[in-house]
Amino acid sequence: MYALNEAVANVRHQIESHDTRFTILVGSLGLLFLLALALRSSPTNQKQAPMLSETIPYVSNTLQYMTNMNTFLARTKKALAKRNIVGFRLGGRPFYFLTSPPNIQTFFRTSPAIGFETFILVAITNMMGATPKDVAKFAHDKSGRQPNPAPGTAEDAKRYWFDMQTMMHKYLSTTHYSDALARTYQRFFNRELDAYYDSLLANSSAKDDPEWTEMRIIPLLKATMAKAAILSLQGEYIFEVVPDLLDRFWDYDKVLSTILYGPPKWLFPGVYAKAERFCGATAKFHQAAVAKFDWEGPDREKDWDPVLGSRFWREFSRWLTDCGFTPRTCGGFAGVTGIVAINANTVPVCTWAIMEMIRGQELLTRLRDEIAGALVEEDGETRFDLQRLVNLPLLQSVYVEVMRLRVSINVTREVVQPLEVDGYLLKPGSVLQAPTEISHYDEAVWGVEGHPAAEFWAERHVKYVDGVPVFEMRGRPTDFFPYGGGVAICPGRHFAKQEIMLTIAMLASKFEYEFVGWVDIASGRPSDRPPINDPKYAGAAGVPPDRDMRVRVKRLW
Ligand code: HEM
Repeated sequence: MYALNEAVANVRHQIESHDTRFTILVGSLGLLFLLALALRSSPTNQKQAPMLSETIPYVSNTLQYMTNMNTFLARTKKALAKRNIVGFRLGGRPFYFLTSPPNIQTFFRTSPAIGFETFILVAITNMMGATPKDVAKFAHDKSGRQPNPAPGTAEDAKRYWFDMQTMMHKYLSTTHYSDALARTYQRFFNRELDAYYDSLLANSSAKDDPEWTEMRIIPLLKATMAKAAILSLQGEYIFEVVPDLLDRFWDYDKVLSTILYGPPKWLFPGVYAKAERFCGATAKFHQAAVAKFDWEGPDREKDWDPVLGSRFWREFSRWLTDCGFTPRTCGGFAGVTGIVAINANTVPVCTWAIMEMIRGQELLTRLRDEIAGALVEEDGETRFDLQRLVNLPLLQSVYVEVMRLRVSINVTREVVQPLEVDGYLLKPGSVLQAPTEISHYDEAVWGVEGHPAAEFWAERHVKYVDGVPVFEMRGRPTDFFPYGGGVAICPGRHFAKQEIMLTIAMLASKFEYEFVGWVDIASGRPSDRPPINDPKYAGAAGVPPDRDMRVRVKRLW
């Protein structure tokens, strides 16, 4: 009884303190109990996978999963120390967390027993706010993502999943187009950095040394990196149509993990208002840009144009329009498949990389030395040779370390036919999740004496052959999957890697830094400790630091 009273008091506290994910759960509790009863009354003689313990059956794990993923992951980490699969029920539905190379291989395998469309539908519905009629178009397409439509589906029916996948693969994942995106990003990022630094200098009150100014790392990257990435993917015109786009996006980013659950609108008007402020604006952009672009003109096949940006965005926008989706649905795609996909992970990951580099001045010096070999002067411009840059051993090692430690995504699949995993037969309707945070922090895989897996160590993936540094990732691909895997693997992964390396390289070589101190983000006051992963982002995306860094900075070129 005490436990129940405590739980009720906790519920009240969470609601009063506006913990949104907690409140979603409260709205679902009635349904949950009904489902729990139904599950209890359906006996099974199947060998059950081990289940995560819980204080209040069918309730506690669900509560914790939805309100405190950080603690939930810490508990499952312990359970998975002795086994490679652990189950729990969420809203009555069986969920399984998987780890170990064989299980991860099964998870990413192309198999008729495993699907992933359900979860993309959830994102299209809740995060993008697509209209129900448009969501139904995707939901009714059962033809799959393979070139041949799945057996039993009409040959001539519109293939939404396959078309989308083909377009993403062709215009994002192939070398020509990811290189083109990276080249454009480099140009815009350099321009945005110059503009940011110039405006800091112009507003600086410290005139004793006119070349030095002070700044914080998080706002720097949220402004310059995000703007350069959007300009590269979607062009310049979007900022004409929506001048305060960045502000709308970062405001929406804060509620992403809440809106993903589709909480009741009447309980969460603020969350939906932020989503509408963002996706409503991107809908306006989509309509205006598709109308403005000259579809018969010379820009149609260019790698970049000012109105619709990259070739990917041009083709994708045309496809969305040709599918007859409403402007609001198209705006949801422009916001989420475009701006969220391109920024929500890369910006926090780079924020960590830059902080590690500045706080370890020796690392900064070594990176600068290495990166110097990839700097070229061309037509009076300083730029990086991409091919050379992405092969630098220390830079690659830093990239893998920040991705390993700062990407926390529960990659998700659904069992659609009975599936054997780790000796257990899982029923259709079960949800499988591979949390990166468990595999990426596995001490047995990543740990080295003096450098535990949980610690950033720039050299973890560098080995020396006859004194020459060579990049060699310590873990296997089944231990490291920040981009997911298999047929649904992130189509933006090649560009993301180039973008992250370019950002680190540009900031390492372009400025001189002096560390000033850590900053408490909420109050803006000095903090007495360095950052840790912000627990609010666990399991959902790139995890930003929970403290900012203040530095003095001087431009070198
Ligand atoms: C550090 C950066 C990034 C990380 C960690 C990341 C991670 C992921 C993950 C885990 C998935 C799901 C894969 C699966 O289910 O197996 C995904 C999907 C996706 N990503 Fe990324 N991503 C990143 C950057 C990007 C960028 C830069 C773009 C665009 C240029 C992008 C576009 C997408 C798209 C469009 C999908 C959905 C694909 C589909 O529906 O099949 N991502 N990403």
